[in-house]
Amino acid sequence: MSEFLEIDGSILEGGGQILRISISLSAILCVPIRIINIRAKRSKPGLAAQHLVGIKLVADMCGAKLTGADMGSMEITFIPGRKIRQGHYVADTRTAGSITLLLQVALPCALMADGPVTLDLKGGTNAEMAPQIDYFTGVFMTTLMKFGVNVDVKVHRRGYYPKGGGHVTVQVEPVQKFQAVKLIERGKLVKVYGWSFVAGTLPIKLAHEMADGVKEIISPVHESIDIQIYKENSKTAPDNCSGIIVACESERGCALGADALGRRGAAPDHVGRQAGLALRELIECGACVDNYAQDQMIIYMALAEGESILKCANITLHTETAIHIAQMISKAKFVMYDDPDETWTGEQNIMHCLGMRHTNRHFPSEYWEEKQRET
Ligand SMILES: Nc1ncnc2c1ncn2[C@@H]1O[C@H](COP(=O)(O)OP(=O)(O)OP(=O)(O)O)[C@@H](O)[C@H]1O
Repeated sequence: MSEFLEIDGSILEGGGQILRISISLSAILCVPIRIINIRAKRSKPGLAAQHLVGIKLVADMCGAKLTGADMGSMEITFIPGRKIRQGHYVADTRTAGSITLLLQVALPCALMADGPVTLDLKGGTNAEMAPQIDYFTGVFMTTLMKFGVNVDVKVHRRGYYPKGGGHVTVQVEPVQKFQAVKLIERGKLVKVYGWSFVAGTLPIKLAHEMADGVKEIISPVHESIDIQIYKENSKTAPDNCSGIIVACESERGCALGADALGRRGAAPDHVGRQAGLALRELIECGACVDNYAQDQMIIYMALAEGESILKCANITLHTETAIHIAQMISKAKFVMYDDPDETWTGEQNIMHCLGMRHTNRHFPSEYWEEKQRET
């Protein structure tokens, strides 16, 4: 029998997310893995800069033996070390490769370390097809904190496509366990908010137009919308970029977001409307998490203490993929079903997970008690 659990990177979504969730779970649960057909469904398959840097970062954190990790490689093996070590780690994609996707692979590991971890991450802060850093801090973290974690994020410099060069520091206190999370009833919205920005030489009027686009779509479902409109500081964001992140929070503490980046040839009000429409759909269907948080919550649900339930809009292929991998590597069990609410006419939208109750055996209890006394 092989000493590795074999993961097929071409299944379902067939992209970089398979790699990230597999590596994180392998490091946390000490399961040696071989990943084949990496990103086979992408136009340029194999490891790109962001994936390579992310897996090397986790290998460093847990002292793993990593083979095959080169640019373009379609197969790697990863033999994790015994524990995830506290410390200061630096990772640089040297491209606009997304910092939040580096975090996607490294954060669950840092939370299961034997002491505090600092991650100094360099790359893109606001990239296409990845969470913008502002979504991460202003929306995603609200849901993440419900798993009993706290993370401090500082953005020193913005990095945009194609140059990158952004820099973010993330301070992570480890936890012993992840709490289970149930978000089934969203309740009334208490605020709709967002950020509309330009950077570099782009005129502020673009940010106003993006915000107007959002307001046009959202105001029929929620009257007051608080969007900050600004130009980034040229010292910390010298390159050109524009974008919008729009979010809502409910009386029951659910936070959901949607976003869009400006593109050459796309009218800014259209960019705003695009983000507004995505958020409006979420608001109207009563989801408790947005379409991007769904798949990113799977690893935390799988490891958590007991039963987590999230009400989503329709379950995405990224989410199905993350569930498939989580069930292969961990002992968690997921079930998806339709909302019992009869007014729901969509597809399956409730995710139920019996988490495996993973305990961080290396949790630094003494350090933690000392810290509690200090505060
Ligand atoms: N606009 C967005 N806002 C927030 N999160 C996003 C957004 N777009 C994508 N994501 C998240 O980013 C991740 C992208 O995973 P995916 O496998 O597609 O990317 P990847 O690593 O760049 O690989 P590939 O290039 O193979 O697609 C998913 O977790 C997805 O939910």
